[in-house]
Amino acid sequence: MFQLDNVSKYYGTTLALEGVTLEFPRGSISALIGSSGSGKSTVLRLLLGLERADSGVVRIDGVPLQNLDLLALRRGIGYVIQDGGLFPHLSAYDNLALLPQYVGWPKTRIEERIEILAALTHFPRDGLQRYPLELSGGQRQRVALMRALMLDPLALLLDEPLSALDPIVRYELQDELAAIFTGIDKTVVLVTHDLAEAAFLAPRLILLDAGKVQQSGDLDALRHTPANAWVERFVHARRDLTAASA
Ligand SMILES: Nc1ncnc2c1ncn2[C@@H]1O[C@H](COP(=O)(O)OP(=O)(O)OP(=O)(O)O)[C@@H](O)[C@H]1O
Repeated sequence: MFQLDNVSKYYGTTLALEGVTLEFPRGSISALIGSSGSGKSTVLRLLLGLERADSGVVRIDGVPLQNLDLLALRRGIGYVIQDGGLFPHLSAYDNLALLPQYVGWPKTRIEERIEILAALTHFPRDGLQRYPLELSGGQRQRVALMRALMLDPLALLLDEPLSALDPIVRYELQDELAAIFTGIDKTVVLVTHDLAEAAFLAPRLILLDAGKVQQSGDLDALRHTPANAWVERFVHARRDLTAASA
């Protein structure tokens, strides 16, 4: 569904992506992982047409992005960012209803869709009238996920959706995301720093460093046949509790 063909992207003089070629087939679930500043968010922003490639081509279903109606494209892609990106002056319900109202859905259809998504994300009904600041971080991310799914998009792009949450809520939401991903048949691209989270949620892992794809494959491939010394370091750069208490 999404294709980056030899894509490079600069911000001013900063090279964010260098000659990146990637494919995300329809219905696939992939995780982009890598160090801070490695270009992960830039990949998502290019797929949404929020940034333009300086060279190379981004294609959606084979069509170069510059030939597409970007507003229509974005309506077909759900996008969740780290802090949820909810409008603070609107209740959870109104955040969810905004886009469907804009595209002309009647009230009953909006209410039915919110009902389905609240059940899917285990969001409490009495939270719908609250403002984002009156919700917990986990509840806010549930609303952000619901909002991304409102128009039943073909794809879901998630940029560090769980990184601001405490470990217990994060663990719970990882389980819920896994259940949601298997039930919705959408192309999913998840950005995370966390290798365990990536491997739990996505069968295909893509490791980026310094704007380049270092390796892609499943966890076994990264662990047992790392493409280079950086991949090996990334995979092993975690401390277990035994070492911490020694
Ligand atoms: N709007 C911008 N203006 C200038 N430089 C930018 C901009 N956005 C990103 N960059 C730079 O481009 C590079 C890639 O950034 P990007 O946000 O894609 O990385 P990332 O892997 O998602 O990082 P993180 O994990 O920290 O979110 C970094 O060096 C970053 O500082």
